[in-house]
Amino acid sequence: TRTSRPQRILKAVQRKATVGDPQSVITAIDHFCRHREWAMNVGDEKGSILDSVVSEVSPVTVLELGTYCGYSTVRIARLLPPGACVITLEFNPDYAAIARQVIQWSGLEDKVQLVEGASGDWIPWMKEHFGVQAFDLVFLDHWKERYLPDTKLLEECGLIQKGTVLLADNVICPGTPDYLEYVRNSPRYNSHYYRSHLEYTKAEDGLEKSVFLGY
Ligand SMILES: Cc1ncnc2c1ncn2[C@@H]1O[C@H](/C=C/CNC(=O)c2cc(-c3ccc(F)cc3)cc(O)c2O)C[C@H]1O
Ligand SMILES: [Mg+2]
Repeated sequence: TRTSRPQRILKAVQRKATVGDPQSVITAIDHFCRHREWAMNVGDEKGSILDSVVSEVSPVTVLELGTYCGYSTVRIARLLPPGACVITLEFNPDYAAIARQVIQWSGLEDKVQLVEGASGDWIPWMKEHFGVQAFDLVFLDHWKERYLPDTKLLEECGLIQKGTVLLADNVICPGTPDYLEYVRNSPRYNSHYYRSHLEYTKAEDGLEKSVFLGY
């Protein structure tokens, strides 16, 4: 049977990228998705904004919701200092299998904990299972209707504390209206919209950065 798009993305990485060189993995995926087949990676333009937020926060523990092929996992992990790590949740086993190989090709497996499962099932276990106190940075890029319930769940589980930064992809396209309304109107968040474009296209999209101000 035909290969899947994630499998074709992995092939492009194995053909064009250098093992142990995260930037070459990012470049290979962006080239493939711009010139061969579009895919829902955060992409190069929004990826640069993600990079600047990661550098500014210099997080020790990062949570990523929605690994897909691991493109943004690699973007985040390549900027983390020794001892810092990103826990990334992916409930599709085929995507998780591809992402593991992409992360391995980039040589960043020591900075990444890929967990196969649904965010709603795993968030309550983060403290106990991974010894996480609170997340310094959360990158939301999974199902758009899960952004708000998972944010509330993270709050309830004490995994969001004063200073935690939430960075949400696709707040315009496909859009996350209930999440946006929540973080922009809540007195407990300071929100900023980074205007950009939907990956590999001219359509508008952007990232919303929301800093938790504490209770
Ligand atoms: C609840 C939960 N737990 C764990 N993993 C979860 C999960 N919900 C989804 N996931 C996993 O994240 C990934 C899903 C991401 C959803 N992202 C999207 O649907 C998405 C869609 C578009 C888009 C824009 C315009 C168009 F015309 C078409 C598509 C662009 C993007 O950047 C996206 O992230 C893969 C999935 O298995
Ligand atoms: Mg996205």
